[in-house]
Amino acid sequence: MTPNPFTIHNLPYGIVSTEDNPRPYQAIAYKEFAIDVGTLETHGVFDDIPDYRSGVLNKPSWNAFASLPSHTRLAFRQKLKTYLESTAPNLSDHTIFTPLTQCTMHLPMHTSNYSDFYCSYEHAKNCSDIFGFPISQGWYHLPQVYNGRTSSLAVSGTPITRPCGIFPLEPGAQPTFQAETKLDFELEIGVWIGNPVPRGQRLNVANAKEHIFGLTLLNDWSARQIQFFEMQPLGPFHSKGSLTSVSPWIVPVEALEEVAACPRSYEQYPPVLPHLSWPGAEDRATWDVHVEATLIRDGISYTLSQSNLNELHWTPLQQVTHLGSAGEGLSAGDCFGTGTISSSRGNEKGEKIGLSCIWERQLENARMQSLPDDLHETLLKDGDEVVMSAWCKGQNGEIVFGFGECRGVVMPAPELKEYQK
Ligand SMILES: O=C(O)/C=C/C(=O)CC(=O)CC(=O)O
Ligand SMILES: [Ca+2]
Ligand SMILES: [Mg+2]
Repeated sequence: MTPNPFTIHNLPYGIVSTEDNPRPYQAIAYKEFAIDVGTLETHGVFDDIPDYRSGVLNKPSWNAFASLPSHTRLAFRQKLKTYLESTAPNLSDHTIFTPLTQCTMHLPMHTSNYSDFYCSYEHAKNCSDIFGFPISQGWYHLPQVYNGRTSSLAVSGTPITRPCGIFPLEPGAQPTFQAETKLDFELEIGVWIGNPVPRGQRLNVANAKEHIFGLTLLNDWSARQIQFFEMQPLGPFHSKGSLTSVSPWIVPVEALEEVAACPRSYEQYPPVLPHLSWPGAEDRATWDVHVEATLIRDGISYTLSQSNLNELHWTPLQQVTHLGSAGEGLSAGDCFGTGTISSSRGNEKGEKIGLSCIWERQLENARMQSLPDDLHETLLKDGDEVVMSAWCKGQNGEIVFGFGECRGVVMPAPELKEYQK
């Protein structure tokens, strides 16, 4: 049985509504329940928190709360833990605790800016090999990133309608406007900004953590035919713009302290510039988050990928530092994807289980026997569902908490005849 991801060690932030309470409100997941924290506030549970502002728990998003200083958010979390652990609250009090099965989930924050990184060495190397180019020089000096479409963000469960765009069916053929024939997923983590950075100021990697509110799963649905026809030289646009799915519960950055970890198994080379260099030992420079993607096709589950956030070449803390380093500022609710979390790991048969999109599996020795034979040719078919999950484990491999799920089903492209006339 899958363990419950929402243990006392997690307490993630979400926005829910129910049939009885259709106005979206702020909730925290605990065991099988969503806790209405706005109501808890009226019971005095969060009284006497330094630098707290009342009203931040009465909104349809977590932005105002996320903007509070990190010590205030930590004190809030401690008060909530004390309430749940010491006062043995009545979980059948439905004014506070609603079964998660009765909740409709919404995007947890209002987002002004969405960007997506390209920071897995394995992914960059495989994409470069497919196109026969070396990884660019810049990739080794900075975490490469493009600005995506904020409007693509959608909460887990939102179906993806197969995107349409302009591309040739075969190399050299006449490009036409048509439904994507190579739809892919990308397994990523979403990073959500809390405490803002004003325009003109910049971060150092050593204090970047204070500006992160928390993490979710993120699926950067990718239309590969559209992408590789449109991408040079300005970057991806429609290929990534139709949908970016995120899991509904933001795992607090404070919860991740338990799984602070060393990044990758090698040192970054050439040496990174001072503002991106983690001071001292790297043992708390990233987080140990096991990530996984599953394909459900015709009722059968296939493991697509297993990887870990700590295997990225550039860490989320280096990414957030780079994101604001030109002095453009960061706002509460801004979100970025870490980039596809591909890794070089093998499964017990030596197959590349760490590849976190299907596109990379066209390379020699990159297929897995356990996946459908034609997957690397067809990529995702209509009706396929991609389910992502993430888990944080303790020293003995026991699960401490999880991220929940990020799901999406592929729906057929719309009828295009009228548009193509
Ligand atoms: O340059 C390529 O061949 C591929 C780039 C991407 O797919 C962009 C992207 O989303 C990067 C990532 O997720 O790591
Ligand atoms: Ca991506
Ligand atoms: Mg309320």
